[in-house]
Amino acid sequence: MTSFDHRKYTPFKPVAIENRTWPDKTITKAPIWSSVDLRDGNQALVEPMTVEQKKQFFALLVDVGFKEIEVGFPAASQLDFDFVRWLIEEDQVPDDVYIQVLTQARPELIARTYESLKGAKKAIVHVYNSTSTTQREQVFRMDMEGIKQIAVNGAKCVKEHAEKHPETEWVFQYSPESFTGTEIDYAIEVVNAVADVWQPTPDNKIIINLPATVEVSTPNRYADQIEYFCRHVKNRDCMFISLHTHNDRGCGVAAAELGIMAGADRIEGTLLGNGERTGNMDVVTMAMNMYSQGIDPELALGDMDRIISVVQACTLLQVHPRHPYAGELVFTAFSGSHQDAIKKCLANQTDDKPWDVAYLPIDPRDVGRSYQEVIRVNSQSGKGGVAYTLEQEYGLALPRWLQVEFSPVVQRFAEKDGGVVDAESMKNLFETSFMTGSAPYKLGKYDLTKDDVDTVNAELISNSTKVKITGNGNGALSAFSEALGKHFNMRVDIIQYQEHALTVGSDSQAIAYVQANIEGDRFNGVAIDNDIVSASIQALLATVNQKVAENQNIAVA
Ligand SMILES: CC(=O)SCCNC(=O)CCNC(=O)[C@H](O)C(C)(C)COP(=O)(O)OP(=O)(O)OC[C@H]1O[C@@H](n2cnc3c(N)ncnc32)[C@H](O)[C@@H]1OP(=O)(O)O
Ligand SMILES: CC(C)C(=O)C(=O)O
Repeated sequence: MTSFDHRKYTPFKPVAIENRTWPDKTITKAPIWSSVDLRDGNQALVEPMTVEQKKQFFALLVDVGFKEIEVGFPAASQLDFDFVRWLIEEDQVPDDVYIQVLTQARPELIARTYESLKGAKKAIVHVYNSTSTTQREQVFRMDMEGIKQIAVNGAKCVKEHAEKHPETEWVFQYSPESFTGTEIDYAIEVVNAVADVWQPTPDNKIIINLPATVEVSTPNRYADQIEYFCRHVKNRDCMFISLHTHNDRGCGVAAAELGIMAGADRIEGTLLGNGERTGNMDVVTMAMNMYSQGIDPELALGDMDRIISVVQACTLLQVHPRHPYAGELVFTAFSGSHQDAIKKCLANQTDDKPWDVAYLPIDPRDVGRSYQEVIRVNSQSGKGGVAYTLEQEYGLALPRWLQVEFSPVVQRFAEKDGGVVDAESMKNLFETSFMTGSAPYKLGKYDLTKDDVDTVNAELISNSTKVKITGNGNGALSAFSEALGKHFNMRVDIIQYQEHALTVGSDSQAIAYVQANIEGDRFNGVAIDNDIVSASIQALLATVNQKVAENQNIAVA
């Protein structure tokens, strides 16, 4: 029997707030970022990171530009303790970076935490205890006063230890853990009591971190909690208000964004969102969201492939192919109308213009991706994608009329093959379909006489047999078309013609595209040659070869 029954759940009780201001705000600058990859991210892993992995991850976080990095829970494990010692003893922490460590509000754990931090230049000591109704009643079995005392005693203990080590620049951080499940006025009361112990000033602020330890509401309700908190907490100007959201409802980033609009200064999260359960707030997504709005996120996320590679190597978790900004497929269009729009917009986009490309919120090159991977062709694709690929990879700028002819050929192939048609397969298809100028007949020697009319005399070679053909016309192509028509006794009318120099592969070759109506049927021929006239007449011969092969029921090549 299924127990799927919504009646067992209680809706979230929103904070009563009037005249909220956050809905009219916009984010205009980067918050203070704190990475919790090495702590919250790490504690959620099947296999927690080794010291080596932590070292590699820390180097990445520094390079990305985090100035506050929670490096572990040193009182909880020897590995975390040793890692903190290594950072300090081996002088691995840049002068402008604060290492941050987490501890429960328990004296013995706080003492051990300070032991790990001996000799640190700058450190944030982050102490927490849960204040939520559920945890008070069921985990701690304490009343509100008892829980507040845990926080106050923890704060005192943190302060006393710090005073014994004035050589370190200390910053204190307190989290009323499970803030979103805590009565808001009580959360404020606890934070006020902690702040009374720490006595912050506007020049010596503390960090108050308001975690959505579990995401329990829509992000607007979280923003209401943050705005209410900022309005009612004492000495707001003496604190950095920090947010630490999780993604249980899939809105971790949205909650953090609205929370910033509601007055917060600082954001804790992880690169690509690893963390407890459904993960921590994803810093890459939030920072790139800002970037795409023209705001400097103050994090260097341009080498996305390095970020992905380090995160995957250290967490042993794969990045989803559709992960915002980072996934393998997020800049790739398969569907025909998307490809068509992207191709047209990219053709208009120049470096001096604001980015304005349909379906691509940012320029893939900004995160180290190339345009080559933007368009990938499968059975959902149209002519735009096919044309884009051939042009990017081989310099073939197919005229529109040929794109229309070639696209169904690729589509039939994709349907049969069932997957992505790579550039090489596409080129092979293109060659077998249109570059048919060598069989059954191949162009031998030819000469062209220019007079009132142009005259062509040419040899056609088939199975080492040579035939001579001759024709007149207004230009080489029309003379050759008459010659072919007379020889094969068929009417050959040129409908379309285009040529261009090849820019990929060779700087001296030209390509000609011809469409001809032969006895009422349309054929397309393409040829490449060093000489444009030769390319043109071979392209025309390619169309005739297709007709001849059709008549003889043989394959062209
Ligand atoms: C939301 C978060 O992510 S918070 C961070 C969570 N991360 C971790 O817990 C990872 C590292 N933690 C650990 O390895 C262990 O919890 C340790 C080593 C720190 C402590 O282990 P233990 O001493 O066995 O205690 P444990 O964590 O199970 O906590 C249980 C006791 O601590 C109390 N406690 C829990 N959290 C806190 C806290 N923040 N402040 C004060 N006391 C606390 C509990 O009420 C409980 O008390 P009881 O023994 O009287 O019932
Ligand atoms: C310790 C706190 C900040 C935490 O990790 C959480 O609430 O998720």
